[in-house]
Amino acid sequence: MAKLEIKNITKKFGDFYAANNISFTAEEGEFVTLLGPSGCGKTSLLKLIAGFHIADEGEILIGGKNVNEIPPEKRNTAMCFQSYALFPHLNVSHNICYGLKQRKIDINEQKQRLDLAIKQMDLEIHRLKLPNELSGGQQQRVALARAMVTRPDVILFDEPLSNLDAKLRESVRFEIKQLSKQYNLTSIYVTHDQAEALSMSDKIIVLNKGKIEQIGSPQEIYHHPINRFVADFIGIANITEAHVKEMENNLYEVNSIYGNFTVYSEIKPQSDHIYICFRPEDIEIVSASENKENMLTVDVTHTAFMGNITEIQALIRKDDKEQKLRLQLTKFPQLTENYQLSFCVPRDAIKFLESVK
Ligand SMILES: Nc1ncnc2c1ncn2[C@@H]1O[C@H](COP(=O)(O)OP(=O)(O)OP(=O)(O)O)[C@@H](O)[C@H]1O
Repeated sequence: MAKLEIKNITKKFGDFYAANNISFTAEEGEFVTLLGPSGCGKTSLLKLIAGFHIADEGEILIGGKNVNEIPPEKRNTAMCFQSYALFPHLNVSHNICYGLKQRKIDINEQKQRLDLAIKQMDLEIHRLKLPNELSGGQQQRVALARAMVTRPDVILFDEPLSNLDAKLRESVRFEIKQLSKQYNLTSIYVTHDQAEALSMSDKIIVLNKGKIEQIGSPQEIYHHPINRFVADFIGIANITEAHVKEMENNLYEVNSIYGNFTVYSEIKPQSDHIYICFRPEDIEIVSASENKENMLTVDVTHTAFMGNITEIQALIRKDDKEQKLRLQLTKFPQLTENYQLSFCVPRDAIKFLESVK
């Protein structure tokens, strides 16, 4: 039985759907991320799970039990916010213990859980400080400790890292993941940051305008996006229309403005006129004089050295049309005098997206 089950949840504000027939599950100990652009309904879903919003339709089950009618304080969920929401007049220890006192947990048990959380979150020297005497990162760790000590059935994270600087964000990201695995916490994590989603999640739910676009592991979402929205929102994708003809053994002949490709795909195209994409890093550089399968020659318009990679913007021209491409190389490219670059796209790097309507 899944720890958390969301069944056909719909929530409207006036005529606006913040959640439109949403269904997904989170297994015990699973780290599930709700990913999507601003306003797509991520926080609304968290609030529905926590009980701060009531769904218009659908069911929420925690541990197999329908919690639709159960008020927030009686649901065993804990929420960890972006703004920390620490009590300004309570020191670190009292902030962390707050939920335990409310739940009337035995005092010795409270002390044990507090000491463990203080140690894990590296807050020993800050135990007696007030929140305004802490940095943003330290406050975040207190907020995390406070949520985790209650050992909730489901822990809900609302963009908890968005106020931290890039370096700290990375280290707290690993801490959250490690702690949630250590305590087998069922976690629902909201972010619009794809790197966070890819690096932390067991499962990603991509949301757009209150609806689910795709559910899958980080690898599935990145390597097999099902449509243009997902391909474009997670990572960078070169997307174009194409006509597809099946040949044999999962091989397809694909004709697009990028060129004619031979594609290997175990996933069948939805029709013979679809969108296709490939990732900027999936190319193999070849010399212009070679004649290879799936080879393209493009005009380079911009290069940007990023340290570990070089990003390239290019144009491809065919039949009086031109289209932009984004490429990534681990070495700075050797360009020809007229700024051209030739490369191949491997057969299995080209992905089929939705039909062209
Ligand atoms: N209480 C409310 N009353 C009316 N509209 C609301 C309410 N709460 C949220 N909305 C609307 O529902 C939509 C989804 O909001 P939500 O906060 O869930 O988005 P989000 O994906 O978390 O966005 P962000 O990443 O910007 O926080 C938004 O358009 C928002 O304006």
